[in-house]
Amino acid sequence: MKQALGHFDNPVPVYLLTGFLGSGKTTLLNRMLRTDAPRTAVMVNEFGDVPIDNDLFKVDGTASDLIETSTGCICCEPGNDIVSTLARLSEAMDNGEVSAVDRVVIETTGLADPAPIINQMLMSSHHSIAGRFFALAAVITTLDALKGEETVEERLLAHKQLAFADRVALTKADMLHDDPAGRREALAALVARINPSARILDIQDPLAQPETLLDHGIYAPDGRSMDVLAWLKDESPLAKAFGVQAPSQWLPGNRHSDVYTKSLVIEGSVTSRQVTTFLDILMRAAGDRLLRLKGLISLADDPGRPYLIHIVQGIFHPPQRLQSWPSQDHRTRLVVIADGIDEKALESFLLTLKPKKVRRSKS
Ligand SMILES: Nc1nc2c(ncn2[C@@H]2O[C@H](COP(=O)(O)OP(=O)(O)OP(=O)(O)O)[C@@H](O)[C@H]2O)c(=O)[nH]1
Repeated sequence: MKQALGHFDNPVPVYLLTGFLGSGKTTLLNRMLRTDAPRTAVMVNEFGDVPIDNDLFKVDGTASDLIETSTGCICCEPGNDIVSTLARLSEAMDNGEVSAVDRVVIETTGLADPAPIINQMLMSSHHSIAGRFFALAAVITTLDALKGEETVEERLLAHKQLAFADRVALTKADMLHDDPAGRREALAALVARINPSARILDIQDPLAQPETLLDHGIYAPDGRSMDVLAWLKDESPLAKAFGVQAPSQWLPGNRHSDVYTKSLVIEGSVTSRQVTTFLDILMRAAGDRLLRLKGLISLADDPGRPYLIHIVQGIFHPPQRLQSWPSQDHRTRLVVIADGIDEKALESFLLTLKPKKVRRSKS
């Protein structure tokens, strides 16, 4: 039987979930995918060339589907295949490979500029599948209470992610120890200055339920700041055809070319002492130039229970010992996004994490 698709009059709402590196997008998305949530197609951009992100989604056991999109350069080509992925989703629903979904959530990478994605969705013609059956409903931006303020002030990219938002999901406010009330006020003032129409919801607040974040409307750029309108205009095909250059995503001192990704994959297990020393040296040497590190590590004491680590702009978040591997891939995997760290030095350092040799007793 054919699945009911969204329709021109009643399109499937598409939510864009954006926010800077490590600001809590995946954590929030997992909360949105509770078992009783509406059926959701989730589109994620894989982070670096080593798959970790997909393993961190708890799509299994919910009524949702995970659809991977690939984007090319993490910094430059964030929106390229969103529209064609929506077309593929629509086809898969149409021929019954995927059951009909109630909504689509697109999680961008933390380094994605939302402007081209939003522009593509808004510009999709009613003759295209994306334009006929799907509509951009809202942009939700995660704002990290620990690092958000300085990131938005220093990086145009983070500024844009905030400026385009309908809703700002304030994350990690539970980790504020120094003058939490003052920091919250400063964050509210930042949002009010850059995007006065956005609604801020603290994800710790019981009222910040997925339904409140994802209430259905249609995204409208009208009434937004002049900057937002200009950024969308810069993305128009005409502007591109005439070679209008989008402004650099990085404010002075943060040149785009200094940001890169490195990955490490290891067969075999390492000891927790090795990992502690490795991370200690890395964090001391790199500080907040270590924009992001995430890893699933096979520890020698119990290789069946991987160790999940997150570092965000130099802050080590409480690691987790998982009960089991999230997928069939049991290799240790690390992905690092660095800003201005010597690339060769980082590459050589990553290779110092080697599997522990298993001693064989002589027979
Ligand atoms: N205490 C606390 N930790 C949080 C919160 N939100 C996210 N985290 C932690 O922050 C780290 C990064 O969270 P992710 O959800 O992976 O962030 P992300 O934005 O998806 O990361 P990228 O995809 O790398 O950009 C993890 O260690 C999370 O557990 C929060 O509200 N409170």
